[in-house]
Amino acid sequence: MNFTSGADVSELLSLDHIRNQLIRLEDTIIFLLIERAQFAYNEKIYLAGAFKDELNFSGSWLEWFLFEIESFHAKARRYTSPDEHAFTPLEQLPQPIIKPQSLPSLLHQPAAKHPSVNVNHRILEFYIQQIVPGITSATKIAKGKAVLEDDGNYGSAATRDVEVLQALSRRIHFGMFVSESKFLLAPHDFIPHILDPNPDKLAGLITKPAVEAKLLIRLANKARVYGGEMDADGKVVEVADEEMAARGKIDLATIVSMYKDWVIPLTKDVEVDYLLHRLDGVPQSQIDEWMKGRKE
Ligand SMILES: C=C(O[C@@H]1C=C(C(=O)O)C=C[C@H]1O)C(=O)O
Repeated sequence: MNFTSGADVSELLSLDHIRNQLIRLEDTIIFLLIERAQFAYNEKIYLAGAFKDELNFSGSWLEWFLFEIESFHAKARRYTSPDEHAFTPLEQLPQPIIKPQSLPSLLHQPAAKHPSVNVNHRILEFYIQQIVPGITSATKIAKGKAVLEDDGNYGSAATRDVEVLQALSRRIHFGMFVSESKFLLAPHDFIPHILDPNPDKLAGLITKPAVEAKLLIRLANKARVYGGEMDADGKVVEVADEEMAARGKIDLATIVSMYKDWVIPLTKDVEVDYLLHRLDGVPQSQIDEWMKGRKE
């Protein structure tokens, strides 16, 4: 999110503004997945120790890429921005070489910084186990048996993986801004279920089925267009959905199920975990003030 666009806090925290950011991130994520789908599964890059002779690093090739890329980005103060969350533990990353920007304080810091709100470890797990095999032709038949496809493009594949993971992380952790926006609209609705922690009640308050349903339809349509083909005259070449994966484009079903089964549920987990800590450090007088605003 551009925090220095000149928009004021109320505009930056409006639900419409935040939802527009999430819609724009759909485009980013689809295009980055299309780029990753150009390379084979290359399972070796996800296995810890598979490059132990080449790397002075105990994790996988991808985790090494994350560490090196995030170390460079940390020097450029990337992780001082409230919508950026590193996969590498912050204490392992270098300090910024330039001072942090003075950004508007949009989130309740005790909630935003609570360890339970960072779900990057879960994002990495579902991406490797579910998404990469789904968008690449994970197996092929050679000499009569299924083998995991490996094209040796370990650097290109990991570079694309890091880009997708960073976009997914931004999108899912945007749940904090969504929660802050919804909380400030009706704090009295949320406070009883924070003081007497009730994650299910909080999940019920933040869940908007109509928004989710529209998203999944829009997402399939975008993936069909973005992953489609055009002839030299710019005329759309009709490709059946099931044909797209075979043509090395993108598997529509994987993209939609990624959002339905992973991105949306994880975003809502972030929303609930943020809310559970939204009153951490808040004076009782403020809580009483908010409760006065309760609809009688
Ligand atoms: C992000 C929101 O909160 C929830 C999560 C959504 C998502 O991850 O796309 C959509 C609607 C809500 O269930 C929202 O209300 O816009």
